[in-house]
Order: sequence, then C-alpha cells, then structure tokens
Amino acid sequence: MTETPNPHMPDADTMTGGMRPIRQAVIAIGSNLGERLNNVQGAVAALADTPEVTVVTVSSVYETVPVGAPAGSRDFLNAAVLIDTTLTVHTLLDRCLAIEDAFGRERGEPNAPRTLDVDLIVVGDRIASDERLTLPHPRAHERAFVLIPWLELDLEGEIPGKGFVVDLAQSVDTSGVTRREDLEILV
Ligand SMILES: Nc1ncnc2c1ncn2[C@@H]1O[C@H](COP(=O)(O)OP(=O)(O)OP(=O)(O)O)[C@@H](O)[C@H]1O
Ligand SMILES: Nc1nc2c(c(=O)[nH]1)N=C(CO)CN2
Repeated sequence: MTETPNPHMPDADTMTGGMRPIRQAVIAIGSNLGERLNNVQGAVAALADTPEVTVVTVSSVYETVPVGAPAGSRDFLNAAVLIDTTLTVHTLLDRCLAIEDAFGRERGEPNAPRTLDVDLIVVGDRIASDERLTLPHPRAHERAFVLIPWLELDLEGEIPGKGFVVDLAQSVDTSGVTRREDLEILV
C-alpha cells in the first residue's frame, strides 16, 4: 500500500483496536436496480448496525441520471452518509462490500445497473492506494451525485488533493441531480 507517511503517528491500520483513532468518513450509496429506496435504506441500517461505526448524519435522497452507464439504465437513487469509525479502512471496505452482497449486488460490467453500491469516498485525511482500495475515491471529485448529497452533510467537506466539496460542486454539471423531497431515509 502507498501511504502518505505521518511521522508523528504509527500507521493507524497496524495499531491495536483500543488505540485506533476515531475518524470521520463519507460513504456514498447508490441503487438503480430493484427496490431502490429499500436498498439505500437497508444500506444505511446495515452501516448503523456495524460495530465501531456510528452513523452521524444521512443526506436526503437524490434521483440522479446515470453517469457512464449503459444506454437504457434506470435513474439512480443516491445518498451520502457521514460516519464516525474506529475500523481500519480495509475492514470498513470489507463491510461496504458485504452490505452490497447482502442486497444482491452482482458484479458485472463496470457501471452496470446495480441493486446497491456502497463506496468509501473519504476516511478522514487518509490517502491509500492498493489493489483493493483507493482513498479518496478516485472519481468522487467529478461526480455531482456524490458531491451534492455530501455538501448537504458538511459545508466544510474536503477531498484531500482535490479541494473543498463546495467548490468542486460548483465545477460539475449538477443538472442530472434532483432532490426527492418525497423520500426519506430513517436512521
Ligand atoms: N474508495 C473505494 N470505495 C469502494 N470500493 C473501492 C474503493 N477503492 C477501490 N475500490 C475497489 O473497487 C472495486 C469495484 O467497486 P465497484 O464495483 O463498486 O465499482 P463501481 O461502483 O462499478 O465503479 P466506481 O468505482 O467508479 O464507483 C471494489 O471491489 C473495491 O475493491
Ligand atoms: N447517477 C449515478 N451514476 C452512476 C453511479 C451512481 O451512483 N449514480 N455510480 C456509478 C458507479 O459507481 C456510475 N454511474
């Protein structure tokens, strides 16, 4: 793994459970197959049920035009979740993938319609790049369906190396992102 070394702290992933710091993370959730709201709601409930994860806030639900998806793909429902966690980034990734699996996620073509997508966007200011995990998420800064829900949760949000969410959200096309006032995620 390529990490940005912090000379003042041991690598957080190798520290023992009790010593790991609490970090705030942003998780993006999406669904464009099956019972979309039920899938997004279920993902939030599963995160809230995860040991060492506290759900801090959940955004509104947004209906979004699919980006980079095969022609004819249905619109997504997207949302963002702010959590506090002491999990290592890889354990958190494993949990996100397990939640996707629990909701029938099938892994086919890139950007293919999916019952559930649970992506790690940022975890504190961690930078990571290995065969399983890239942090920050490498495409988050250009995705209105990530930035707009996130902005609702944190006006001071930042993607390390890319900039503040408030600025990034102004630099992307947000026309395909519509807040669904009639839908709500319960925590
Ligand atoms: N920050 C991250 N969040 C989630 N998965 C990641 C991340 N970085 C790397 N991955 C890896 O990406 C793999 C594929 O993820 P996934 O199938 O959800 O991609 P996708 O949603 O189709 O496309 P995109 O990555 O553009 O959102 C996962 O198995 C995981 O190992
Ligand atoms: N609108 C929208 N488009 C997407 C989404 C998504 O969640 N919402 N996820 C993708 C791959 O992760 C690709 N395209």
